[in-house]
Amino acid sequence: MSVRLAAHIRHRAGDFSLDVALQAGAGITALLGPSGAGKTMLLNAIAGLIRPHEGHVHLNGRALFSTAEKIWQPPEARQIGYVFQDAKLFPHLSVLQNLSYGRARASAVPHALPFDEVIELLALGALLDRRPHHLSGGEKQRVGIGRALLSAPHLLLMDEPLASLDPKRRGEILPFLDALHQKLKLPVLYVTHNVDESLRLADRLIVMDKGRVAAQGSIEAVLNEENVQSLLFGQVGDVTSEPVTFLSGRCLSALEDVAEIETAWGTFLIPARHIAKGDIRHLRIQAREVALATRKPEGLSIQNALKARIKKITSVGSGLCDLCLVCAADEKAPLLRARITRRAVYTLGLEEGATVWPLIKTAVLARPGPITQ
Ligand SMILES: Nc1ncnc2c1ncn2[C@@H]1O[C@H](COP(=O)(O)OP(=O)(O)OP(=O)(O)O)[C@@H](O)[C@H]1O
Repeated sequence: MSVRLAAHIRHRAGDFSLDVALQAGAGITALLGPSGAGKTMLLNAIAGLIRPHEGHVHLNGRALFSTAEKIWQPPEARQIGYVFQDAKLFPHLSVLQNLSYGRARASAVPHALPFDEVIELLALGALLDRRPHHLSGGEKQRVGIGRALLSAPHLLLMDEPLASLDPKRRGEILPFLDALHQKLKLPVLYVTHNVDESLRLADRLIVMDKGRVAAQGSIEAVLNEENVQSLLFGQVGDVTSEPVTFLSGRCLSALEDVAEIETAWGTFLIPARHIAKGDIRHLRIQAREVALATRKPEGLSIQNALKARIKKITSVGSGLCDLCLVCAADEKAPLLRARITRRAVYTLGLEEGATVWPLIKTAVLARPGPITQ
């Protein structure tokens, strides 16, 4: 990763303290974390909307803020685009005027995206004469994103841009974000509560908790960490929260409606359209969706059969057990989690160290949507 944004923010507000160091290159870095973790405060500090007590923000090598160097650039001098949860458009201005507002300030900047390109990218052409109160939530968000892009930013901050939208509208706007992802060579910090959204859009993840970074790195590395799963999905080892395995892989071949994805656990067949050879997919496998066989199965509709060794069996109550499985072909692959009944463990004579064949139905690997690189 070639670093574009390097920041260290130390800030206190009331009882809350933020102390976060991060780096980001071009592409989308998703910021995940429980409510109150400090995600918005971090974006506000990078944008210059709050003045941190200590730290620095360097963008493309330029200091925007540094307590050591006594530098403070105001928000309007930072060349940072900010997309808020609600688009915050000027209600008395048309879409065109709202878009032009961001552009006016940046018109002299050589790397500014051409107006027509932004209009096309976000399909805003038919909306230009309308006022914001005649736009749907998704359309408003597209205008908000367009306005941020037209300000010729070197960094795009997006604070839960889809959170105020219902699932249908969210589905409508995601392809636009996909297109942005492919087209722009900008670093984007993207705050979301939605893990599937980050699987679809992000290249890297930063998980925050109580004002600190709990984990950062690739999607597969971060989301398989137990402390991250506890933070995002609830306590691991408890019947009420179910472990998940995340596997990232590249598409080896795409037939009409199934694709082969090569992961550390081997090749998976997944149902997929709109996927091309070379695309990256992140598979999310819920523990209860994994069945186990003690012998290599034959004559099954399930096509994703793998070979594994049982590392650990934990009883989680309500007659259920969680099993941690090591990939037989690659010990460094993420652990695969399976949840089966205690009765099945007993009947099959499963114990730690034993070999099993996990079975995962192709149909459950349908989500989430495609991302392309
Ligand atoms: N001006 C302030 N004075 C005191 N506390 C503040 C102030 N601003 C934010 N906080 C506190 O700082 C913490 C972090 O807030 P922040 O909005 O950054 O969290 P978040 O991770 O974005 O949460 P959410 O996901 O709910 O939007 C919260 O506990 C919040 O109450």
